[in-house]
Amino acid sequence: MSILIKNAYIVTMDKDGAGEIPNGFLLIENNLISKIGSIDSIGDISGDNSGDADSISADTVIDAGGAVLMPGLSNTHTHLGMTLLRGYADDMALQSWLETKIWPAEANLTAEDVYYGSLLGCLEMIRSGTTAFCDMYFFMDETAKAVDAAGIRGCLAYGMIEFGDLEKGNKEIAMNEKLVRDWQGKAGGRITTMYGPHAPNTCCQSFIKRVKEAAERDGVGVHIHVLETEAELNYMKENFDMCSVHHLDAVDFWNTSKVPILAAHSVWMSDGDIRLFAEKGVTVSHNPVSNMKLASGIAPIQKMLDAGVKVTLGTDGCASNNNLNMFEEMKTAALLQKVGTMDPTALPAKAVVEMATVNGGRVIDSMTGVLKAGNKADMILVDTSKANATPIFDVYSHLVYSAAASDVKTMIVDGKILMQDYNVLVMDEKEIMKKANECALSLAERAKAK
Ligand SMILES: O=c1[nH]cnc2c1ncn2[C@@H]1O[C@H](CO)[C@@H](O)[C@H]1O
Ligand SMILES: [Zn+2]
Repeated sequence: MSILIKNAYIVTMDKDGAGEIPNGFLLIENNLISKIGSIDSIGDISGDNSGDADSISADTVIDAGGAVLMPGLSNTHTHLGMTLLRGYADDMALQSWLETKIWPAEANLTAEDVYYGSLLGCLEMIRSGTTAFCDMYFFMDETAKAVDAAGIRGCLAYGMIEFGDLEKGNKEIAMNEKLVRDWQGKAGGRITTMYGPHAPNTCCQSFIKRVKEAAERDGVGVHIHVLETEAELNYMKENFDMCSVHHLDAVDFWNTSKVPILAAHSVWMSDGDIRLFAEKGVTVSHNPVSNMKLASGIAPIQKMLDAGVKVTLGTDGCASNNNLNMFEEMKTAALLQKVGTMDPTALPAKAVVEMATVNGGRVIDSMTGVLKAGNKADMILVDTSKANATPIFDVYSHLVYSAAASDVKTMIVDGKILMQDYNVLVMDEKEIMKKANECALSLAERAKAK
């Protein structure tokens, strides 16, 4: 199976390689990129099967017609099953939002709810250019089945909350172990797994240490919320006389020599915390829209980048965003850093695109996030034949400040076309929206009845 994409403005995100290729072609063989380059340099690439030495032939030829071809976006922090809770509880602070609305609703979740919520999430991601995501939630078998069916890439963790209860902790860890056992490397490698201790104020230190040991034993990463709110920082200081980062450093949690650590939010970071993350090689998932909506604060992202921290981008769940739109997330990330530092040069457009592609890709699959020969074929075409794409002086500026998620017209993941010319090929959209809506309404009814 081979696919040739021609006449594309290729944004490779390859620092050591091609950069941008204005009149480019890209050849996919099976699930890998086998050739990428400039059409001008090779002459005819008609894409027919004539066998002409000058022509590259392929089973399928896509004429990009000048659209931007770029790596798919990686959303490194979300809770896909929560897509059903979009708009369920807004305009609240994190702790009361969780305690009075979200957790009571989640207590009524069924496997079917999470399956349709996850499929709906996959559909929204396909339509908005996200080829890969990191998740932390419950009923993860259902999310895994949805990812398998949708054809995208997912790094799945089971969200463990134990509140210092040893027995609950044992059960939670067993659930995550099962997820790793059952799904690591499945769906042709599109599904990977992590361990997901929820946060330093919902899981105790010794439990998180145990989780880290399990992750190292299994060779998978750890995904955790950290320093999302000032309330968490104050709670940790009052109870442990130090912040979450140092509390976990005391058990060597941030050591990434064996497995990667993905720290979502990381809003209330001191300069010392930032240095520690840089030294240890911790990956941060910055979630600006959720942080603004819950009024959690402004993560010091420019400082983190200056210190050498690996920063990626995520939407968080649909109950606190309220969508999975990574284009919106890119623009918000840039704007928030600027106003937060009162410096318009903070977090420039290209750095944001790097966060959403290269950096995010790396934490999910080291062979994604950059378009180059040998990498996995995960990519999108962004339509530039629109008013909001006229003119384009700088492609990164366009992608961050002007492009819309609805400009994504084609998506390929692992060498398979999931959407072509705005047609989603891998699922029945109307049916999924209908089923997800039914599940959401019924879930809200059950939550109300209790
Ligand atoms: O922004 C957030 N901060 C903390 N917890 C969250 C956030 N968004 C969702 N959850 C919660 O995390 C658990 C997933 O394992 C769920 O309970 C979900 O509601
Ligand atoms: Zn979250």
